[in-house]
Amino acid sequence: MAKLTVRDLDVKGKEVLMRVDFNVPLKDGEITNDARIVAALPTIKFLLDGGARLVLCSHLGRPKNEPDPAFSLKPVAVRLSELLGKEVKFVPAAIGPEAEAARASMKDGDVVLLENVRFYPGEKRNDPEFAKALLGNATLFVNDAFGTAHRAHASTEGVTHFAEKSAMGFLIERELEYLEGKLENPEKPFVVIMGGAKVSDKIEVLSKLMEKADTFLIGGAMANTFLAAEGYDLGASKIEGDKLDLAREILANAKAKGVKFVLPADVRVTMKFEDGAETFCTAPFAEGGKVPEGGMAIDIGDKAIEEFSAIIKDAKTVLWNGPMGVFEMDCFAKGTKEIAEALADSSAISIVGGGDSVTAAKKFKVQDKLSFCSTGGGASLELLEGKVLPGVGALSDKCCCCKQK
Ligand SMILES: Nc1ncnc2c1ncn2[C@@H]1O[C@H](COP(=O)(O)OP(=O)(O)OP(=O)(O)O)[C@@H](O)[C@H]1O
Ligand SMILES: O=C(O)[C@H](O)COP(=O)(O)O
Ligand SMILES: [Mg+2]
Repeated sequence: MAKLTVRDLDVKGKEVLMRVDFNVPLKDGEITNDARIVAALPTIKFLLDGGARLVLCSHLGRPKNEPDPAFSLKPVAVRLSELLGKEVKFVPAAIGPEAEAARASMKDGDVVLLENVRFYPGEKRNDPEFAKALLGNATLFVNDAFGTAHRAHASTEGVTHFAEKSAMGFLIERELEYLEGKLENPEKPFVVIMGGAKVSDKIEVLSKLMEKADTFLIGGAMANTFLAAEGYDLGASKIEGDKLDLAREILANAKAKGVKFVLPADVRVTMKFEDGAETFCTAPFAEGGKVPEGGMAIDIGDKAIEEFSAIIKDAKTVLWNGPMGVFEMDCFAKGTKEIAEALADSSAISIVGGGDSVTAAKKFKVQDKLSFCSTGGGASLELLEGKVLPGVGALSDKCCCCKQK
């Protein structure tokens, strides 16, 4: 059933809790890509213009369920304030007396940003008490955090059980419209490129995606786990040791289904994880290549870049989530840059999803040549799987009796 959207709410004079995904990349306290903040602006402006008293909440990174200044949303409040051209009061707590006082003093058209919801153990546990406290006196809830809509957490799912009405914002609406439309029956060959660092989060999704995709190109830390599962020597690379059996299962599954599952033929190695470090490519693994002792696979190798690019050239649809290497440092960025460029040059429908992947697309100036940049990485993959995202499924159904207008 269709879900309520912000257009269906009468927000004038009401306190509205809005979940956004302000999980933006930070370097030395500076935001390196504000795309996720910019993407939330239409809904924020719409609610403020409608006279709401707007309380924004988000997570940032993966703190250990307790306050950690490295994951504070304070710099985000500053940036949001600049983008909106109006004061955004930052509240250094998400619940409790300080948050309550700040919320009680709001006037219509005011906006505050609460501190990182993941500073509280109740968030990821989806604890009803935490959800209730977070909702506070707000009766309306708006979710526009597409990037986190695949998580059933207190601020995405839990709060909907206590709000009178829960609606989606324009960002979620736009993402669903595009992604559901393009990914339900993707034009073939359909290539999924996966990389990045969240291996255990995303490895399970791979088997399910085999029903839809013809080819998988695997890079980043994700590839290390598969290469290790194949028995190759990966030195000191980032590997998820407890996922090796699962990786083998996925490889066998792909073979049985006739799905092309392409691991990097070679990898780029560094002996030191630092900016400006020297790197070299291994020989192809099939020819006895290996990562030397103490070395780290930090990017896909030159032969892998060549093979991946050729496959991208012939694709009709490509979904890319997860950088091919640690692209944040120029010395480890070649694979991600060249794959981004191959995608930009291809005539395929190209969808890039994920906070860091979109940051990479922007860094390598290919963003405008892609068909769609999604703010969600894991979320877009789960959508492709055909799942109802918990943050969307929990919103109020649209029906004549629950419409306010
Ligand atoms: N070989 C590697 N070793 C270690 N880290 C890697 C490697 N390759 C990529 N990474 C890191 O992966 C991170 C991004 O992974 P991530 O899975 O978060 O992608 P994403 O596009 O942000 O998706 P999501 O939105 O789901 O988080 C980057 O910060 C990058 O440095
Ligand atoms: O960057 C993301 O994919 C979202 O913000 C969700 O973050 P998470 O994977 O830490 O839940
Ligand atoms: Mg990320």
